[in-house]
Amino acid sequence: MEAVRASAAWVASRSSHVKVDMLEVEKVVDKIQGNVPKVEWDFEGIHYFDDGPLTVQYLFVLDALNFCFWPDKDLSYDHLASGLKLALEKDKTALDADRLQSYTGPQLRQLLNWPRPLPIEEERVRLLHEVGMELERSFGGEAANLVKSAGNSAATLIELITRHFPGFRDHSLYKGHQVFLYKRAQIFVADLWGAFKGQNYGEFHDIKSITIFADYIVPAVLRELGILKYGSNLSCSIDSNSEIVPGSEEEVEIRACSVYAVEKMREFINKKFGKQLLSIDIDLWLWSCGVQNMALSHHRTLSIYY
Ligand SMILES: Nc1nc2c(c(CN[C@H]3C=C[C@H](O)[C@@H]3O)cn2[C@@H]2O[C@H](COP(=O)(O)O)[C@@H](O)[C@H]2O)c(=O)[nH]1
Repeated sequence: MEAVRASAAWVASRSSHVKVDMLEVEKVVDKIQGNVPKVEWDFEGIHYFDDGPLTVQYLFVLDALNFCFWPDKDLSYDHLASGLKLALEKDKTALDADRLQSYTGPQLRQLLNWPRPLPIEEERVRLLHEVGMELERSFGGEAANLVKSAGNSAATLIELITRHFPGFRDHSLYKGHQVFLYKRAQIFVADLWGAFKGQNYGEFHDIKSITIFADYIVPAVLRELGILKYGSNLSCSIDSNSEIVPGSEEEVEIRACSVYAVEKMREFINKKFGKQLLSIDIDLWLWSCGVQNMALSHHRTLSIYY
């Protein structure tokens, strides 16, 4: 994940719409005395888990569709996670590779028990087909085989996912440079690690290489904490719920500066308090704060990546 870390730092050093306020990073770290509150994976109790390969299939499909809920004000990540869980509990074959390749938009809605079209529904369907097809072609239809072939390395798994599944190639161009954020590929690794508690399909010797997952919730929390400072035009756009164009400098800066800020937070915690924290743990803490604060305004970008 060096590419994510390095390209996020590259953007942060040239950023003009978003600034990372290092003093505030230090203040936040001091305030919590280097102790990031521990948030349990699945603190919401909404995910499918059976300790076996079907859980891996579930998490992979979940993270293939884990993006852009905000255009429907009643829809959230929870609906996706619990909808897929219910679907699997009703029918264990619902996420089989051949089934994934044949879902239509209305069938996906039905699977998730959602009464109207999902945001960017055609893309969600296309991505489901892509996942089903490539799992079948290269991994015997099972996401568990994809995970096994990574040999307990998070970095290798992310490389495999982004090589085989174009929908997971979350990258942009910024001032002529390619910037990698790989939000959904990284969150899949984190979900395996969290669900299987670092064992079995969740055992990765290099889990510390993962960064945070640059979505639309964590940046809003970092802004609220004073760690991210937005220029006045960007502030106005976000506070008035205007859409931010995907791939725009503003959008890339928001996401990359969020990754960079949390890496700095980790460094401060290590330097001052001698603790080696994982970005995953900081991410889940920040994200859980964000989803519980309904008043937080977040940036709105139509994207399949987050
Ligand atoms: N950075 C980060 N972003 C995350 C998650 C998760 C869920 N992780 C699960 C794993 C274990 C836990 O128990 C969680 O349930 C979703 N998201 C993103 O949030 C947005 C959805 O927001 P809203 O519209 O309000 O539902 C959307 O971009 C989605 O992709 C996370 O952990 N970190």
